[in-house]
Amino acid sequence: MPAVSPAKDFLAGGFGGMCLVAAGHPLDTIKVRLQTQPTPGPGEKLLYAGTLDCALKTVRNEGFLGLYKGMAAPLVGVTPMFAVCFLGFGIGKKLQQKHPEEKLTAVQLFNAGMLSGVFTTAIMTPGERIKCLLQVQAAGTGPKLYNGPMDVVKVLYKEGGIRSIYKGTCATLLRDVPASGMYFMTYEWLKRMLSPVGKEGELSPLRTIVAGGCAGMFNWLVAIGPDVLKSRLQTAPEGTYPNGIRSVFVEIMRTEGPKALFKGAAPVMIRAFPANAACFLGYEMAIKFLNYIAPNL
Ligand SMILES: CC(=O)O[C@H](CC(=O)[O-])C[N+](C)(C)C
Repeated sequence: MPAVSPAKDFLAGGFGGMCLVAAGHPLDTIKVRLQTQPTPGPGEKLLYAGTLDCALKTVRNEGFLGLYKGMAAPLVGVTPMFAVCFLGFGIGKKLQQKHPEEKLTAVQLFNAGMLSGVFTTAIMTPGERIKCLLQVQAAGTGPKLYNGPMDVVKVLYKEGGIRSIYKGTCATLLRDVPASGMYFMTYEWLKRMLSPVGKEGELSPLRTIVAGGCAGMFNWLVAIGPDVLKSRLQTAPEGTYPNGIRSVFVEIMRTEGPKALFKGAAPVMIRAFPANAACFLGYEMAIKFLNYIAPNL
């Protein structure tokens, strides 16, 4: 196992995050719109019949760039978030190693990933709140309340201070702590499995794409249920859910049943592979570049 460098993990992780946003945002827009579309009244039809219908309606009504609405916030938020995410994973690995070259078990990699999930929540929660509110607003199912990411921050701050900006923190932890464990454990495990014999950790770009894409899909297998709860909570008007995520869960079970916890699963899974393949490919390329220009960093 190559020695961990926190500075390189931070920088390369940020670059990986930028690659992930560029590759995955259109499907993220579709996911949030499907997850938060209004429940139809008796005799009414759903606004979006599914992933393809949502994509076609968005392109027809808003143009191709409609799929990229709300991308400024994730780009500004995701870059530092992934920097912290890879840094947290690196620190989590370092904390469990007795010497820098020690190979970690799958459980230890999972633990390091969970620590990374805790680290990222401070950036992830407001980033997701802003992004989801803008994505839902762009769907045109309600009044126009915000003029962009900064305006969302201003309005939320006026409405309820930092507490409102950080609405959904528990839901984000519930989603990202186990999901990040799964994410990094899958990637590192596949990296070992796919490496040529005697050259552990040295992956070709194609194998990095496979390992990164699968890590993204396993991440979302764990994250999809809590993600629905989080999106509902973060986009609901103030006071809708007095007990936070618990109230959302009870309401969903009562009105829609457990199937609703998988809403938006198709676009999530379709996005997960390319977005995370791009992320890990960007990360590995950036690490190689940093090792070349600053071997002692
Ligand atoms: C929920 C989420 O952001 O997942 C990340 C991967 C993705 O598809 O965006 C991974 N991680 C939680 C580790 C940041």
